[in-house]
Amino acid sequence: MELETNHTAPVLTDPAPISKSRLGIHSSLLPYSQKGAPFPSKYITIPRKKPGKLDDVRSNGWLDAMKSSSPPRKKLNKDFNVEVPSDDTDNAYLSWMLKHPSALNYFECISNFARNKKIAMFLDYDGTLSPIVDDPDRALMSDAMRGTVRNVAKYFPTAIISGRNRDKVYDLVGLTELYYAGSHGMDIMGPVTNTNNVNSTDQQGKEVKLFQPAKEFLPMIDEVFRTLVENTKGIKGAKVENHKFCASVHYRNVDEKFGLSVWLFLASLLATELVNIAQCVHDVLKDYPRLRLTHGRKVLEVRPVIDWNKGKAVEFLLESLGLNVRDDVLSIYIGDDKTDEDAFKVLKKRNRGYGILVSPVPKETSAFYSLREPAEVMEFLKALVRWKEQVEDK
Ligand SMILES: O=P(O)(O)OC[C@H]1O[C@H](O[C@H]2O[C@H](CO)[C@@H](O)[C@H](O)[C@H]2O)[C@H](O)[C@@H](O)[C@@H]1O
Repeated sequence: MELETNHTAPVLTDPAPISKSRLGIHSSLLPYSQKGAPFPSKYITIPRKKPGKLDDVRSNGWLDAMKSSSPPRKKLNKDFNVEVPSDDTDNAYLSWMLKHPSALNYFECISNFARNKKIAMFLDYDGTLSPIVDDPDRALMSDAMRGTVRNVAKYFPTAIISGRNRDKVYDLVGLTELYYAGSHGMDIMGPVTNTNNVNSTDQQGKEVKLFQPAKEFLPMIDEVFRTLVENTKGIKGAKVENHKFCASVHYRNVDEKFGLSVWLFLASLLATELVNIAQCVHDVLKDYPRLRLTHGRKVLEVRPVIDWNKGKAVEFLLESLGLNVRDDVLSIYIGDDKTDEDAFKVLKKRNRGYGILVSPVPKETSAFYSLREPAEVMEFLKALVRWKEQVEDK
């Protein structure tokens, strides 16, 4: 399955992972009790963190990470009013594709490998099934994409694993035949098996297994959400979302140029609104040592420190589906964001599947393959369905 390439490609790295030490957050937290947790403890480990003082946002790398957190817009060719990538960008992308080939170009390879195997499909939502847009509430999936995902689910167990609130992503996707994991995998509605018991029903009244490893953080996230809404009120373009087990602070529409905060005014500094938003999240996090920050595409995400992520959600779902112990399973995870890397790493480590990164620019990734944009994701999924139909016909 390994495809060896010796080329080194110019890579636009993602925002550097914000390590606890860079944030000034110490690596251990006050331990807290997992007493009465309704799930097997083997899934969860809780990192410890000592209480400590946070550094200023400008010196700890938050701003650099924020500025480079989403692929740059393509250059606009004014003569024709169309977006075109420059030659340099193209060359860099082509070299990067030697390391992370297009899943469309290598479709035959993938389908050959999948022959006589059971495929498990994992899909991220934003930037994978829907295009990235300025307003998160308008990130709609096209009907064509919905139809394609429905067809995929006819043949392969399929799960959506999103950073969003699970109910929200279910509303956006609207397909009952899938499994859904929201809040970066911290809210999973999965299948009932003989090893786990029904503890919930889905929107259609079907019996399901609900797994919420960060349940005890609910009131804390709610409180933080309300504080963030209040504190970012004065920042034009800022938007805060409550995803139940995490909260997101969007800055895609925040002016990166000039703005004066009182705090910075006092320090006699001219600041950008980005500084204000970073400072605001930073100040709130200071009071919650059991929460941590992660970066997404033009979004800061506040979430519990528990050792749980999209990768763990993949493992959990594979186990729930009874697919984790079988040698004839090929898992495919398609995603576009930093948070999807945890899932790519899991598949790479298990060596039983492919991560596919959706990106129009080179990025450091643990994914094996790449696709440029949601339109290519749809083509890939359609090809998979066509292939499966042909195989079944034979
Ligand atoms: O795990 P995902 O399903 O990819 O969710 C990650 C975040 O997606 C959304 O934000 C992103 O998409 C928005 C709409 O295109 C865009 O405006 C924003 O800049 C992106 O970060 C969602 O709103 C976030 O809360 C999710 O965490």
